[in-house]
Amino acid sequence: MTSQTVPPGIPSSDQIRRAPKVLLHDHLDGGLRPATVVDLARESGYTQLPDTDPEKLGLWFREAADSGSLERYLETFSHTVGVMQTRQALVRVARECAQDLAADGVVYAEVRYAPEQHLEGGLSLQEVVEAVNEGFREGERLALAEGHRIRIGALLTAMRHAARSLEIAELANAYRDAGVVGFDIAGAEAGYPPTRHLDAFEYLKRENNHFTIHAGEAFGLPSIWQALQWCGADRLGHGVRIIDDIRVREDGTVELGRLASYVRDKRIPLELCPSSNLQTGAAPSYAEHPIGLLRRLHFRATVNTDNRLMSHTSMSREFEHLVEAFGYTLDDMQWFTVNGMKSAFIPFDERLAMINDVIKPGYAALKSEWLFRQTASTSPSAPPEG
Ligand SMILES: O=c1[nH]cnc2c1ncn2[C@@H]1O[C@H](CO)[C@@H](O)[C@H]1O
Ligand SMILES: [Zn+2]
Repeated sequence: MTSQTVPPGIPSSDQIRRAPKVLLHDHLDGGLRPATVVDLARESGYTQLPDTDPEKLGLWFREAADSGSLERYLETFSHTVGVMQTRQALVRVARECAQDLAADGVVYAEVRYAPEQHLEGGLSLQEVVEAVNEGFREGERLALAEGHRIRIGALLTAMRHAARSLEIAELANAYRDAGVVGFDIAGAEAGYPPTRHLDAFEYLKRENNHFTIHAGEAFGLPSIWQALQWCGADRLGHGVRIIDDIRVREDGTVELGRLASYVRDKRIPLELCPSSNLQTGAAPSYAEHPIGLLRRLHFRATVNTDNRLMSHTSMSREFEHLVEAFGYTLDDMQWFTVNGMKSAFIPFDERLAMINDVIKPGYAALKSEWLFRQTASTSPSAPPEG
């Protein structure tokens, strides 16, 4: 009997890491290396850290964020924001962010942070943006020297409980051709509806600029509805609660409510962050995460990290969890990645070139690897009979 090699369905961890990935939802202040938090605290005299051993501190972030509530999860950011108050600290954190993402196979990322949270050391909003941009450019250059190509755009976030959103929107607009590609609002969702910031969103629309809104994470459909129909968001940060408007009947047929239909029909990108959702209680497990159904129903779903430090994750880890939970193949990974690139805030030509010249060739190379696999031994596996 002759044996035939079939292409492997499931990507290996190594292939997942090498696959080109696109990241649209990652917080700069949620992605520091634990050792960097310790260094920066020492340099700046910040004494509030719960531990000064990098390994223990990393674990502390993970466990403290694993609280089942968005509010408790967000409390952990006081320590990262606490050590990001100088120009040097911001440059370093942004540089390492670019290097870490690039080493993980991310080719395009939009990384967000709230400039208003980095003024305690006397920096101006403009100085904060320029420091972060400088760090991203340095990180891109260093990554290239290490053989990894990555491009990073910044998203400026306004905090939803504060009242500076118009000012931050203006800042995003002022730097739009200088490293900033869009705007966002973040922070606790319950009690702070996006409509509190209508003036900022209306301003950005008049400027033909782009924005995403954290909505449908801790709070359900009304928040998503407001973000889209009152505020005009281009994308939804999380948006995972759209599942509340989808009914799967016992016979397996699916019924979409008006809002879910709108989101799918208009191809509204969902910036899904599975690990983060497990920690804040927005989803019970990877296997039960709505991403499985949303992918099957062809929503414009994307995979994201949210906060790599608090969730002890990376793009590769997120995909590993999904591959394990749903049996995703390289084709599924490519689908999520192309969705991400289509939904990016950079110009159309650049998105298209990224898809056609970077992402698709990258996946094609990985998908063909099995063809060139060497067998372990050159001798026949069983002695010829007779
Ligand atoms: O998942 C999230 N939902 C809402 N807000 C968040 C999330 N992750 C981080 N932040 C908030 O965004 C700020 C700027 O980066 C962070 O300081 C944190 O307060
Ligand atoms: Zn987020």
